[in-house]
Amino acid sequence: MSLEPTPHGKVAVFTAGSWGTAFSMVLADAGNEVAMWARRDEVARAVNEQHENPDYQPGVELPPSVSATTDVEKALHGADMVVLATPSQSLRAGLTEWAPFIEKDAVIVSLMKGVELGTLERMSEVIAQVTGAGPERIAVVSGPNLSPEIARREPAASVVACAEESVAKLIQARIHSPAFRPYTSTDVLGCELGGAYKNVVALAVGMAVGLGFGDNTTASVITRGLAETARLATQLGANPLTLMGLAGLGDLVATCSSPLSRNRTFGEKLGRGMTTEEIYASTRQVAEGAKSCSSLLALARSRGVDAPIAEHVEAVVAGRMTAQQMMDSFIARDTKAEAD
Ligand SMILES: NC(=O)c1ccc[n+]([C@@H]2O[C@H](COP(=O)([O-])OP(=O)(O)OC[C@H]3O[C@@H](n4cnc5c(N)ncnc54)[C@H](O)[C@@H]3O)[C@@H](O)[C@H]2O)c1
Ligand SMILES: O=P(O)(O)OC[C@H](O)CO
Repeated sequence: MSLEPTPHGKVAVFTAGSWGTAFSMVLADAGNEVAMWARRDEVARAVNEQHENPDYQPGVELPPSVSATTDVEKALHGADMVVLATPSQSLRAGLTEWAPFIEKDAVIVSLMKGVELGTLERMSEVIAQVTGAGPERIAVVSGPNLSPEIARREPAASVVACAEESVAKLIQARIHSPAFRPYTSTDVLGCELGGAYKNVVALAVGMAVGLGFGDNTTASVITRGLAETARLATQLGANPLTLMGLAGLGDLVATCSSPLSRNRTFGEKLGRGMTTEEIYASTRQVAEGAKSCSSLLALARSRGVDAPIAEHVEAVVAGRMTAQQMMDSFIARDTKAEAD
């Protein structure tokens, strides 16, 4: 099976979380038949019987072409596109169970924005290892796409990146809906790094907000965050222009500015003095940066790249530093040229 050029094929979405559910709506609006895989039976039942996912997108009516199942084989049967939206640290274990049922030649699309702890691998790398798929079958969709806004069908753009441009174009055609405008790219690494790093920067911005600081502070952190992201990503081989685009600057601005962002909210709670453990206990949704700050910092260190924001955010999340100490330390660092 290879990817159909027309949006009439079946897409399997793993799993039925906030983004998986909102992206299923995009896929359905673009003309696809969508089967979401849910871990819990009550979620699948609510999707099929009430056309709603009350746990992750409450109050949102799902299109009739979106269904859900807890049966992996059923979700994947006949799907020429498989979309993955789990917490990044859970992908390897989940995909290992799902991979045997993925149709031969199906394209695998990552929506995830994290880097695996320990291996320091990006999600596309984990997908390649677990499924054996080549780069022409692995793509990434990343951009300023806060799921509650997408679920309300507010206009938004994004990037679909695949090493094989013709495949990126096929996916673009399959996900272009009346409210969702995808651009293509072949820079998978740049899109993934932009998506993962903005979460770490959003944690720092959230901390500044939680401490009561205003727009000068947040703009300063956002801008230096972009410089830090670009420094690491280009060192790893990304196109610097990718970081100036939707999957870089675009997502950074959306995530750092929006109270809807789980990462910014997590940072805000740290800034107000909550501990990481207290914050984890207060929400069931994933804030990828709280884990990826460690893997991105390790990645930067392994390449000799200066990453002060990741370094400080990691220390606050680990409880070795307060948010106020982080801000003080940012200002006190050795002065240097902006371009360095
Ligand atoms: N929500 C957004 O606005 C948004 C937008 C773009 C990208 N993303 C990215 O998408 C990914 C998923 O985020 P989300 O917002 O959907 O998270 P979420 O917390 O809302 O949902 C996570 C989903 O994964 C499932 N899950 C949790 N642990 C699992 C495990 N061990 N094995 C299998 N499934 C598991 C949950 O049941 C749930 O369905 C993240 O990498 C996130 O950065 C999210
Ligand atoms: O809610 P967040 O912080 O995970 O951000 C969601 C998306 O990645 C925004 O593009």
